[in-house]
Amino acid sequence: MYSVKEAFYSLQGEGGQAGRASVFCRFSGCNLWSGREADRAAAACRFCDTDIRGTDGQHGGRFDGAEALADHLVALWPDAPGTATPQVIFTGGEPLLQLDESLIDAMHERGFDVAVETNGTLPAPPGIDWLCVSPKGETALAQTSGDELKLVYPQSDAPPERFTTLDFHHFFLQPMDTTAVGGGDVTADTVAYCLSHPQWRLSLQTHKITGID
Ligand SMILES: C[S@@+](CC[C@H](N)C(=O)[O-])C[C@H]1O[C@@H](n2cnc3c(N)ncnc32)[C@H](O)[C@@H]1O
Ligand SMILES: Nc1nc2[nH]cc(C(=O)O)c2c(=O)[nH]1
Ligand code: SF4
Ligand SMILES: [Mg+2]
Repeated sequence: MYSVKEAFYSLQGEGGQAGRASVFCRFSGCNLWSGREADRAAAACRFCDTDIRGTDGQHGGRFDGAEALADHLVALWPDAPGTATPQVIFTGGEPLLQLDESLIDAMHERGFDVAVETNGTLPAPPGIDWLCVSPKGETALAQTSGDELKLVYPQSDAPPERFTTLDFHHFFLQPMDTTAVGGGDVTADTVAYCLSHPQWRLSLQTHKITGID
């Protein structure tokens, strides 16, 4: 049984695949925060910008098996001309609490590339086409390789220097959206860090800038 908060069709807003049309599958629940505001200050991850509880979002629900969920997600891809390879982005919540090989296989059988957004605390199953790891505070990484490491910046307990030698193809710094935690705009600080540490590239949350989701 898979629990899905919401599923929707949009453009990948962040990281090295920004701009690519994708079906998003947002799994419910996370191992670093309950999703309750009352628990935020004591959580291992305290700046989450997402509602991760329940299954009541658009196209959310509980799905009995990989085939049923895969069919549900494929139906969100438009019947459109062209040769683009469809992509599903499994996110959450923490997708690696639920994503398994049978769901990855079911999406591949339907012609989709499989991308994942994870906090890196759980090992990833094989077969993922684009793995994005986004470390959180002091949490230990179980997943130390992948396509991109996308660090939300700044985190006093997760400085970029800790991650520079890990086995990733791309290193992104993404300014923290401080709306939920009551802070200012940290974009200029993030730009300054990238300018002085060129290993890191800037990732903006373009879906928020454009207002697409
Ligand atoms: C909501 S998380 C879900 C996936 C997974 N649990 C994770 O943390 O990577 C999706 C992406 O949003 C990023 N994110 C979450 N809160 C953010 C914030 N306040 N500002 C910027 N990025 C944020 C995460 O770091 C992650 O890359
Ligand atoms: N458009 C869009 N792009 C995204 N990339 C990662 C997201 C996420 O919440 O995991 C996200 C999201 O929520 N919306
Ligand atoms: S690990 Fe991801 S889903 Fe969990 S609370 Fe942090 S940002 Fe949100
Ligand atoms: Mg998001």
